Amino acid sequence: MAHFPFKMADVELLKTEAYVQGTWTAASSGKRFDIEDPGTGKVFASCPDFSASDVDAVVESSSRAFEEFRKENPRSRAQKLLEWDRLIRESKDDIAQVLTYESGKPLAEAHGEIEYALGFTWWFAGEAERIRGNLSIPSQPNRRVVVTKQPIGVCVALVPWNFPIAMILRKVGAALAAGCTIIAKPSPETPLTCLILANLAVKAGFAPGVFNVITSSMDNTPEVAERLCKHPLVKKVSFTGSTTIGSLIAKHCAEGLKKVSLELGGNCPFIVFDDCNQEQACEELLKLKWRHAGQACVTANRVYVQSGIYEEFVATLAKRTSILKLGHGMSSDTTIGPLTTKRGVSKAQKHVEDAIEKGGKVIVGGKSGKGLGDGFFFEPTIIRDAKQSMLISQEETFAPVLAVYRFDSEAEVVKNANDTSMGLASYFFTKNIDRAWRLLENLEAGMIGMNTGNSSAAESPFGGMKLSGYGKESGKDVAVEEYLVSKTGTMTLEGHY
Ligand SMILES: O=CCCC(=O)O
Repeated sequence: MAHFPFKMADVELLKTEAYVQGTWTAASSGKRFDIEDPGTGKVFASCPDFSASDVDAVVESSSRAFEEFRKENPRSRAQKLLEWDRLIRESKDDIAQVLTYESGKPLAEAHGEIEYALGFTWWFAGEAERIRGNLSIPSQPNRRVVVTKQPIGVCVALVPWNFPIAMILRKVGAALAAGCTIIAKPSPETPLTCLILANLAVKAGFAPGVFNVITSSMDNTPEVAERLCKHPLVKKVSFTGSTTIGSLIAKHCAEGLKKVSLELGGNCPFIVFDDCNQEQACEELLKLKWRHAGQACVTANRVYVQSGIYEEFVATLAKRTSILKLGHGMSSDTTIGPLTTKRGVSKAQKHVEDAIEKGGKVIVGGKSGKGLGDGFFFEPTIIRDAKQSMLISQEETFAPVLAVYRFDSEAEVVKNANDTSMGLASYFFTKNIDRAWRLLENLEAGMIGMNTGNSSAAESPFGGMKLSGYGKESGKDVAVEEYLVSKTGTMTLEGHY
């Protein structure tokens, strides 16, 4: 048995093989890849390195399982989802530790992610029994038209490393509620929690092949993803990650006309008007921005503050940020953890240097976390006097770097907020109700936070517009719909009608 740097109450929970057709499985090559602790940079586990040649057998397993699972009644699917929910909750202390080691996020945040993620199992258990078709009388009066909904078939979830539990449960929960089988391919950085979820899914009663998990290294991931997307038996792919990779996934899927949903990059604006509740705006911004060290697609990348309160707001922000404690996620006094990847540190550095060159002033942080060992640390950083011409305005930073811009009018800030190819989330804080309605309509984003920095919830549709992708996850009807096909039946009636 592997020796991990943490103690688990249930030592059988964490497996380090892929999970296929009810069996813990190695790659056919026998090769494995390493998993690093971002808080130390040290390898603490490894997983099988699947390649494209391993994919067909996995898809075939999911396809066989689908032939049975599609016939299972919705109440039974709901009961299994609820049991899965219960088992995950029961093991949450163990799961949170593994999540902290693979992602770097502080233990309290790991618990927060599990709580958020369990919203999805709970929600989709309810949705399973509420899938509805409809019946109508068409223009020809001797006919009746019925629309019935059926599970689409074998699905694939390509999942990122920033919220490896929540993103799995958001996709897999919806697929299982719909009656689909699903193959999850977690990110090479964070496969372990996904394997724990598979272990618990079996205990919850899902049959072999209903939920398969394959793991692969950074090198093999592109070919594995391509093979999954192009496999004729795969009918739907759900991807969360960067816009660059998302557009590649869409291309792979286009060939076979696969249904796809894409949750891509953010570069989200956060707008603070003079008339807002400043305490509320500041509090919400701090929670949103420093969540997982700025590595959320919905995080605030660009903060626009109106001139009248700019100095005061920036000073409060700086004061409250400078007390954050950067450290390993398992240390009890850590309030902000490392980045999950080394390349994240380089990108943060590049954005800070570019901002300084273009006239921005670093008022908190600005450097990688020296003195903290070999972990992937970057100080929580605030740059004031930011400008639209900076790199940070054009690209998602995905790091604990916050750029603050000054603005005067509503028209000016709407123009600048929308001046991005992305359209995932936008946030604004104001007490003016007319302005709130205008902003809701004029901001180009799939999710608008109005006097809140958090609109992510199992019961609300999640998804963007523009280059932030398409398709909705979570929320009533829309999320499960992504995993269904509609069939229209038309019947001619004879006799009196
Ligand atoms: O980073 C993407 C997901 C974040 C969320 O679900 O709030």
